[in-house]
Amino acid sequence: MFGTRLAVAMDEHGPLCVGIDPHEHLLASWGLPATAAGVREFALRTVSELKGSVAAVKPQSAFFEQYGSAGVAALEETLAAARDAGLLTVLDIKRGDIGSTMGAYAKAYLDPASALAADSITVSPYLGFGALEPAFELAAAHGKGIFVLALTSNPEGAEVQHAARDGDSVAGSIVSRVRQRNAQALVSADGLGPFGLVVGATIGTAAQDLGFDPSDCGGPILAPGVGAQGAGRAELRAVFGDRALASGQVLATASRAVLGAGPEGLADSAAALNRALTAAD
Ligand SMILES: O=C(O)c1cc(=O)[nH]c(=O)n1[C@@H]1O[C@H](COP(=O)(O)O)[C@@H](O)[C@H]1O
Repeated sequence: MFGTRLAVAMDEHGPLCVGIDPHEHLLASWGLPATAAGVREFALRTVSELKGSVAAVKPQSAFFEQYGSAGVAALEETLAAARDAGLLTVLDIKRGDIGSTMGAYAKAYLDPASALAADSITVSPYLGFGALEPAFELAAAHGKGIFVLALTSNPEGAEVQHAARDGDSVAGSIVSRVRQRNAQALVSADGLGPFGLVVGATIGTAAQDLGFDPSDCGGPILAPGVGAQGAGRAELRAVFGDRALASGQVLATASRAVLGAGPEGLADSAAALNRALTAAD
């Protein structure tokens, strides 16, 4: 099951996930063209440099999709290379659609028969949490994981995610629904469930202010915003508290801050960030 595999990988390698976001300026600094071939080289090199040093990588689909079918083929190769390298994958696609269409997205990204299948994906619950059901079902059937956007790292997210009805915020209700989904997956009480949240490392006390604790979801928490968006260990502590950080529930993810070190510096940069995120205070 995904939660268990992720817990083992984080225990071995630390809490850092490296995002594979081949921005044009990064391609240029790596001496690569802004083409599908450049993105392919960038992503495959990232995977080979990070093999054995991080728990997971998070390819961001849009950076591949923008180059059309050749870019999508590069994403397929990247996912296969990560699998061969023993790196867990979080495919960042942020999909969410009406249930019948969601079933097709789920097949694309969670069915092992698909070349785009990853170990886990990011999904958006803003067409209604229940619309995501086909993705939960397929993930459960194949031992995959799902990260549901709850409190995103960008400031604009608050207008939707902080909205409240009958005293419960949108984000808070997502935490409850993910907890229920983990309970249905028959997760043992002390294990990490396969279904998690995305909660930005940049959100400060937003969760407390809204009256919930993201760590109650019973699964992993993907925390973007580390590095380029300004968050480090202090910000992670402010959002999640020492208990959640120590429990290995938080998978902190950084893209530009690590990728900017260039291909030769990538592994050292990831190791330094992993150390910084776990350093005693
Ligand atoms: O789901 C995500 O990964 C995500 C959610 C969120 O709330 N904020 C966020 O930045 N992300 C993604 O995390 C990555 C952050 O990249 P850096 O800011 O370069 O570390 C990008 O791929 C974003 O799309």
